[in-house]
Amino acid sequence: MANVTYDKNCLTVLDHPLVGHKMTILRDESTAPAHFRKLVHELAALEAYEATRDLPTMQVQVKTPICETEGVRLKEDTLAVVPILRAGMGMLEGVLSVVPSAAVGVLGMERDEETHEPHSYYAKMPQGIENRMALVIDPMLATGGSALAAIKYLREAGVKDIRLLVMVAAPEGVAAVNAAEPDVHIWACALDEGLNDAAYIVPGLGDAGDRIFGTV
Ligand SMILES: O=P(O)(O)OC[C@H]1O[C@H](OP(=O)(O)OP(=O)(O)O)[C@H](O)[C@@H]1O
Ligand SMILES: O=c1cc[nH]c(=O)[nH]1
Ligand SMILES: [Mg+2]
Repeated sequence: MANVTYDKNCLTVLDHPLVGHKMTILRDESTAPAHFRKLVHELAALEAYEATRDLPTMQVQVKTPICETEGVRLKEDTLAVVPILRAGMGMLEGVLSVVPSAAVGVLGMERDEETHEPHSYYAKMPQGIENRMALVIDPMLATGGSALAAIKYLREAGVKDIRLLVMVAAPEGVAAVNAAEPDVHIWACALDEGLNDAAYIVPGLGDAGDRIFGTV
C-alpha cells in the first residue's frame, strides 16, 4: 500500500460480496466492453444507493387501496450527478437508475499522458447547481488531479455538498482529495495498492475509458 496519510473517515469502501464479485470480473483483462459496461452500471447503482442515504425527504400523505397513510418523497431539485468525461459516462445510467429525478452536469477532463495533469475541455451544469448536492462520478481515482479539478469547478459554481463516487481508488488520490477538500466524502468499490510509474492504479483495471468504449 502506498505510504500516504489521510483521514480514514473521508472514505467508504463498499464491503459486500456482490461488489467484490463484480469487481473481480471488472478487473479481468478478458472481460469484453459490453460486459464491462454492464458491471460498471450495476456497481454505480449500488454505490449511488449508499451515497444517497441522507437525501432530503418530505412527509406526504398517500392513499393505498386500503386507507390513507403517511409516506416520504424526495425533495425536488436537490441532486445533480456530475460525470467526468469520458469514463464517468459509464456510471451515469447506473446512478440514474436509483435516482432518476437527478439533474445531470457534465465535465470533460482528460489526463495528459506525460504530466498526468488533467486538461479540462467541456463543462455544462444544470440550473441551480449551487443549491444541489453534487455526486461526481468517475470510475478511477488515481493521482486525484481530475477529481480535484472537477471539485474546484463545482466549488467555483457555488456547490457546497460535493461527494465523489469511484470504482477504484488509489491511496494517493484519496490523500490528495482529502488534503485539499476535507469535506468531500469518497465512496469506492475498492481501495488499491497504489500507482505505477505511469500513474496507473495497481492492480487496478487498466484504462477505464478505453475498456468502456472499446478504444484500446
Ligand atoms: O486521478 P487522475 O490521475 O486524474 O486519473 C483519473 C482520471 O483518468 C481517467 O480519465 P482519462 O484522462 O483517461 O480520460 P477518459 O475518461 O477520456 O479516458 C479516469 O477516468 C479519471 O478521469
Ligand atoms: O489506472 C488508471 C488511472 C487513470 N485512469 C484510468 O483509466 N486508469
Ligand atoms: Mg482514459
